[in-house]
Amino acid sequence: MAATSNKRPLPAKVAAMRDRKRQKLDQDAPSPQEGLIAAAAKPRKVHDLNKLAWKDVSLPDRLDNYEGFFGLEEIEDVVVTREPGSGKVSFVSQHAGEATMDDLPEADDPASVQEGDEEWSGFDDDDAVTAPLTVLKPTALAVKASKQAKPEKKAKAKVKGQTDLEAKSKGSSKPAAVLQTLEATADEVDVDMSAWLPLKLSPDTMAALAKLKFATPSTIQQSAIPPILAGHDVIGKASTGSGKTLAFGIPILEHYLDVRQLRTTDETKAPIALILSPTRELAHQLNDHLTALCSTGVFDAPSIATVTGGLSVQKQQRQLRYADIIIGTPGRLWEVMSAGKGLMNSIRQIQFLVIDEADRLLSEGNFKEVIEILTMLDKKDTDKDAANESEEVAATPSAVSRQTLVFSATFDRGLQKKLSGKIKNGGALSSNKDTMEYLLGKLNFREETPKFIDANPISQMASGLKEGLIECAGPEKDLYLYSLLLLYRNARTLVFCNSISAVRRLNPFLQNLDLPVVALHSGMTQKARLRSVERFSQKGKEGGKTASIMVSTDVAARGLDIPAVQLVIHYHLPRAADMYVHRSGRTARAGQPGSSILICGPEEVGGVRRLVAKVHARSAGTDDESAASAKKQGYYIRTLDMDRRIVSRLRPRAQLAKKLADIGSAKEKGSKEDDFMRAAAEELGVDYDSEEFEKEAPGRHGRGAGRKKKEKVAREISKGEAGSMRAELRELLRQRVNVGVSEKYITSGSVDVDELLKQKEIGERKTGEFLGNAGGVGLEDL
Ligand SMILES: Nc1ncnc2c1ncn2[C@@H]1O[C@H](COP(=O)(O)OP(=O)(O)OP(=O)(O)O)[C@@H](O)[C@H]1O
Repeated sequence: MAATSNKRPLPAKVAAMRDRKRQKLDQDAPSPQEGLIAAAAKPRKVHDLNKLAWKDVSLPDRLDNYEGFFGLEEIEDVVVTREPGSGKVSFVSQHAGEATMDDLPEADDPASVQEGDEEWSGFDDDDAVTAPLTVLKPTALAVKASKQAKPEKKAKAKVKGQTDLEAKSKGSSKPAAVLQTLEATADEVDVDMSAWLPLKLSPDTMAALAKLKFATPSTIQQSAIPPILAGHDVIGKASTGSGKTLAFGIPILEHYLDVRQLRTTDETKAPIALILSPTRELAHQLNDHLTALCSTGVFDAPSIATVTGGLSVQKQQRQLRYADIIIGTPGRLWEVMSAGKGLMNSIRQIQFLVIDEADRLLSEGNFKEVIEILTMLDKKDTDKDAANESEEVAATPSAVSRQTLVFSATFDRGLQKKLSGKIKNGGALSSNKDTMEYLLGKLNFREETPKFIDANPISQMASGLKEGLIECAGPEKDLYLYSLLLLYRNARTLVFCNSISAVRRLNPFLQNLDLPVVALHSGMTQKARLRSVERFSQKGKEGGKTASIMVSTDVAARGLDIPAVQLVIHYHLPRAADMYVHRSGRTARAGQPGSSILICGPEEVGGVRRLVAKVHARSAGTDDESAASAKKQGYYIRTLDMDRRIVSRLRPRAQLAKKLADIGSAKEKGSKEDDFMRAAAEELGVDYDSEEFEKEAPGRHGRGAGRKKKEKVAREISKGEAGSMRAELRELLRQRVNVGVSEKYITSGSVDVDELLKQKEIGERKTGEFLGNAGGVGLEDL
């Protein structure tokens, strides 16, 4: 590929400035004759700065007006020296003895330079400067280091397989480039990259992967990257945490690296890829993953714009204009695209459309916006403005040149079969499955039959995952949750609930019990959501508060890659088998071990067993025969027996903590309702008395009356009473929980319960005995 510079032509004013700068450097130069004598006497050339073969340097096009920076030029094999004492600066070629008249100053040209005679006030260092120098000035003057002067780079470690790489890497017509890139990488990493060689990736991508220490491609990466690089549409299925993001991220990067030099004008600067994500958190995480791959310093990173709700529309529109890769949630993306004039035409030119977590993205609340985005992508370029564009969505799609990549850990089996026939179903959408089929028809694949890659036909559950369930009375779920969290207090744990209100209730309950917990649900502000994820992933500011427990709705079930989550607890049962897969998939990622425990009421156990068996049977075989045999064998999730004596000793704490949490939320709710009523009364010009209103309000015996009554009682508890409850709870948290057999105790204070339970005094038990056979879910070493 021919390399072209993306440098803008210098405005006349700036070019003149540059010349003046060079003239300044040339002031006090000797006469041409003196110059000729000097050139002949010494084997080094004397240069007229303006006559040197300055080369343009590419600048990232995304800078607004280059932020006052008009361009760079560079020159090689010229060293700047400064004489000690006199401080005189010289520009000296490293090539000796080739002086020609061209190298000499012209008689009438003031812009001339003579070796050793230039004083440059810019230097204030007394030592002679013979080291390479790069000058980056707004006046477009740059002197690049000569290769000879570069300090020798000594590889401390070796990227193994680099010799092979030199020979085999894609497009490595310049083996030296491969070695150079890898040598640079070798300074920092010691990774055998040979497992990646069959994928024939570019040296830059290989070096970036080496820096991330990703020595081996995952199964989905191994099987999906080659067909994507070959230009096929791909539908990829692989278990949770198996590296799907880079399965599409690496081919996008490869494309970017191929075309980046050609992306010089606004037309060629259209984004390369659009990645749709169902949740904000996942969108930001996709950004983090791709940024990690692209910002290893091996090459100029592409610009990635993430467009999600909760952040400024204007800012996101600005980012979109310069983005090489766009990641977004459908709702906000559609909003930003429709408002930004010209954005749609630019986004239509994408080379890759990625639908991540496809079954969720295509079948839940995002439906309308996804359809609008897809229809917009298929429309022919238009100069019409945004308002007109949104009216055009019903038009016939044009043929597409982009590749469509669809990824998820779960796909409906029937759908998988039909996909090979590329169904187009425009009929009534009676279920999620129908909706998904319809949308897959809408995706307008480039090829008649997209490649379907199933990287985990044997199991959609991660291989390192252990599963179990705990049975308890419905109203005791809080107590059992607390007991589990206390037992595994060293484990990073994600607790899933089915509703926002449950998250809102459990969060203060666990906080009251001194557990390090954060909440996550879609009712929180975007800032608070990001802060929770940061605190839970321990990525917050240095020294900032971290939390090892996150209580969340299913907003965290999909795609979130939080490092080292060891335990997933289903406080509420997942509503569907797929959700069980995705929730449980937040642990045991990238080949790590992890555990998933369901807390069930007695009436839920049967349903749970069926649900889990269904997941395992479904994943056990791609063909009907193996699925049937898996069903026959059956999968029986084990029940973990907790030591109920210990659990019951934790009950008083849990009860108090719950009461305090209820009081807090009732008061908060009450004051919100009160504010609302007061405002409404004010608007109507009537007096508002909350007690009178309560008495007269109808429906006090209807639905929710019991809850309302409880809330009222909780609201009426005085500050003093709540204070003494807190004191009592504090005291309980300090106390030992006598297990009867020994004097050991459980506490949520400074004593490490796990350590205690590991000790033999507790009836000669080992870790996990607290939970009966809970040791079997793989948390023994925590
Ligand atoms: N080749 C690799 N070697 C080692 N780690 C990898 C490799 N590829 C990806 N990873 C890491 O594995 C983790 C899981 O990857 P990713 O989030 O892409 O999984 P996923 O398949 O998309 O999961 P989910 O279905 O839950 O969205 C990430 O932390 C990622 O950095």
